[in-house]
Amino acid sequence: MQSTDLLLGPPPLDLLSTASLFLDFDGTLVELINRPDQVRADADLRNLLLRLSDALPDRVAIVSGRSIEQLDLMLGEAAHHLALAGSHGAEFRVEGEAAEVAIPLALPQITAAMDAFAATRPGVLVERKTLGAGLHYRAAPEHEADALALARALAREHGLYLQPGKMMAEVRADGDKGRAVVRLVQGAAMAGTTPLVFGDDVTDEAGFGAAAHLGGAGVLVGDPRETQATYALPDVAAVRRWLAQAVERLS
Ligand SMILES: O=P(O)(O)OC[C@H]1O[C@H](O[C@H]2O[C@H](CO)[C@@H](O)[C@H](O)[C@H]2O)[C@H](O)[C@@H](O)[C@@H]1O
Repeated sequence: MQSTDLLLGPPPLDLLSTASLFLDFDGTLVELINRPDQVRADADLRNLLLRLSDALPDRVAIVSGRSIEQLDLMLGEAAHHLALAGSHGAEFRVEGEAAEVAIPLALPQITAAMDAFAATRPGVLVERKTLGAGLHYRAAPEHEADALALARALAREHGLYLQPGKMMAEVRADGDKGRAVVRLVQGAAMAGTTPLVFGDDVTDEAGFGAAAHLGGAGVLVGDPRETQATYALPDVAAVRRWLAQAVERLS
């Protein structure tokens, strides 16, 4: 791991020419907001992703904690031009082919327990996902400790994963962004490329580590922290600027 006081710089623009690109979604391509259900990719972002997929055919992937169903809703048509690894690397859709997934049997019970918790705590939201459920407290941070305790207890009771996130905690099926990067980069379309992984959250660290192991690099988005990334960009706007400049060089 790099140390937090080692300030990382932006990736060189020419890295994109030999790269396969792995992009996290929330906090990397779109700003974080209080309501996860209201996030949508704006027209600029959709166009940028289409330009990237034209310049790097089958070499651009979204690797997200969101489910593929959510990514389809938020990205619209652009989602069908990209490889997708959803649910923190537990779900895949590549070249239009979706891999089968095993939905946790306890998901209805978990969601019901979270609903009951949120019902008495204004501002707390429950997010329904294909392979898990999330408790969000961005609008009611005073409930953080109780939300984390409930998510931890539910994960333990049902043999699932506790996934802490930014102002949320999720109970979910097994999945790992590092394994997702390895799996995608082994596909024919990405053969011979080096992975370049952009992300802001703790689950992106596995992707950064996998990228470095494969001769590529991670790009941490946001404030400095302990990280396996090699490069950093300060925010969503800087990521979009970097991608636009890098793809411009390819054309
Ligand atoms: O891997 P990602 O694509 O970054 O997804 C991680 C989680 O992102 C979402 O939560 C975050 O964004 C929300 C909307 O801006 C925000 O309200 C929340 O506080 C953030 O943690 C998403 O809702 C989760 O399902 C993803 O796992």
